[in-house]
Amino acid sequence: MQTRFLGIPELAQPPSVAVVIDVMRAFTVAAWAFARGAEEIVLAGSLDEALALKARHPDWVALKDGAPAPGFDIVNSPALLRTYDLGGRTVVQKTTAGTVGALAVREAPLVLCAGFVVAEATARLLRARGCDSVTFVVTGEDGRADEDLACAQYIARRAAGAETDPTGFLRRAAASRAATELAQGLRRGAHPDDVALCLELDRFPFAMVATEEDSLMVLRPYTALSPVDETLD
Ligand SMILES: O=C(O)[C@H](CS(=O)(=O)O)OP(=O)(O)O
Ligand SMILES: [Mg+2]
Repeated sequence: MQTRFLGIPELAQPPSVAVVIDVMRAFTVAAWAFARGAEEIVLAGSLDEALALKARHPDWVALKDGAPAPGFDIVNSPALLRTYDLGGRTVVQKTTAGTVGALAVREAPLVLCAGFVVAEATARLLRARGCDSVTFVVTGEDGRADEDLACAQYIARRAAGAETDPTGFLRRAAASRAATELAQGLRRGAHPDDVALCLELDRFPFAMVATEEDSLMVLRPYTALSPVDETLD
């Protein structure tokens, strides 16, 4: 399997397979949203777009990173989401890095969004699809965020079928700038448990697949038995 690890500014042509990584915190939050019952997550291109979608669909749940803001229901914190009932709801999510990275590869035929919490399910899907070329989008810090790069490198090894000790990869993520700033309380819309939740390897059994639907980028959980199977074949 050929792998590339690119920051968002380095993306040129749409890759055939893109795995967009945001460990802290967008795609850890997305996975928790599905675990709390969300049906789908619409990835918004801007705060204004998120608010416009929410205005058109008042039953949707609007989520942004950073501080809470008028019009938004929740923030980008896995720990704060843990107790939120999202049963059957559509979430519209806008963050600084993760959602931007997914939208940057929206033309790719296969787009997965991932963090450590869905690492093995993501690798399993890449193996099942027999992907020979995969582009990992390292969303944080223009490709230099070590929590995202470590997660991408770990998933790449597992996707290639290599037995891999996750310890060193998780240690790098725990020492990253994002983890440090979250732990020091320097980031808004955060909870003290966020870092630990972002480092829970394989917490969830599903991968997350983003597809374009009616000009929106929509993220859904994927397991081997998901209905989305048919659209991926
Ligand atoms: O929410 C996050 O962790 C970050 C931005 S910040 O922490 O609010 O500055 O956004 P993400 O797109 O999830 O990396
Ligand atoms: Mg991030």
